[in-house]
Amino acid sequence: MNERKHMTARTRIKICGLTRPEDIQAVNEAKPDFCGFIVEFPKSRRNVTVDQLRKLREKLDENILPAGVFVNAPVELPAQLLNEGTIALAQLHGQEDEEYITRLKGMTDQLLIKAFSIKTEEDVEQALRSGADYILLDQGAGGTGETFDWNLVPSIKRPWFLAGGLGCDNLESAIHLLHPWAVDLSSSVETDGHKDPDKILKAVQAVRNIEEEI
Ligand SMILES: O=C(O)c1ccccc1NCC(=O)[C@H](O)[C@H](O)COP(=O)(O)O
Repeated sequence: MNERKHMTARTRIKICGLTRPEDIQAVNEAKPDFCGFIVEFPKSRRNVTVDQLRKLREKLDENILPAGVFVNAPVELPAQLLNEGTIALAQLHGQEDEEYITRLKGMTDQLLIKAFSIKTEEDVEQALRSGADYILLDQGAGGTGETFDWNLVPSIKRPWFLAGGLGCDNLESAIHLLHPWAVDLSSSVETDGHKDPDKILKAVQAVRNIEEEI
């Protein structure tokens, strides 16, 4: 009998924009693969200072990898937080260029994610050329809760994060259509501007229940 073997992969999930001890408790219960903190960027309502980040991180489950999200920060800031172990990954969400990435890579062995705002095919091509370990395709400046035009996404052969307006209502179609290595959520798991433990749990469980054929 000619039996077709199906291989499946598990899509990773990151919950971004944590600010409070109760948010840490919520992710410790839901167990996403990654969580994210917006670091020293006061323009964001999700901003945390370095001191707040260090305190929050102390209570984080060791199986959840913390990412610091930076917007055009002095390169020394992500380097220090990576090297002291406060964060496991730095997510660069501003206009950091290849020179910045090369400099940061020279200062740390830890992993880098470069976020790109996707409006055109050229934006995707630029992302694919990035020297970062992971690329993250997003709608706009970050944390907007809006999707971008998924028709712009080609088949991507490197590990990448899909972000922008993802939630329980579109996670399954996004994963089956685009096959991201990881999905990244913030706005859809909030209520009244704060992270909502039930919504976080539902989103993580939704992703865990989606079997991705490879
Ligand atoms: O969340 C912010 O306020 C923010 C500010 C500046 C840079 C990045 C920011 N957020 C990043 C993320 O939350 C995620 O990587 C992603 O954009 C998901 O956002 P959402 O569309 O809200 O799910």
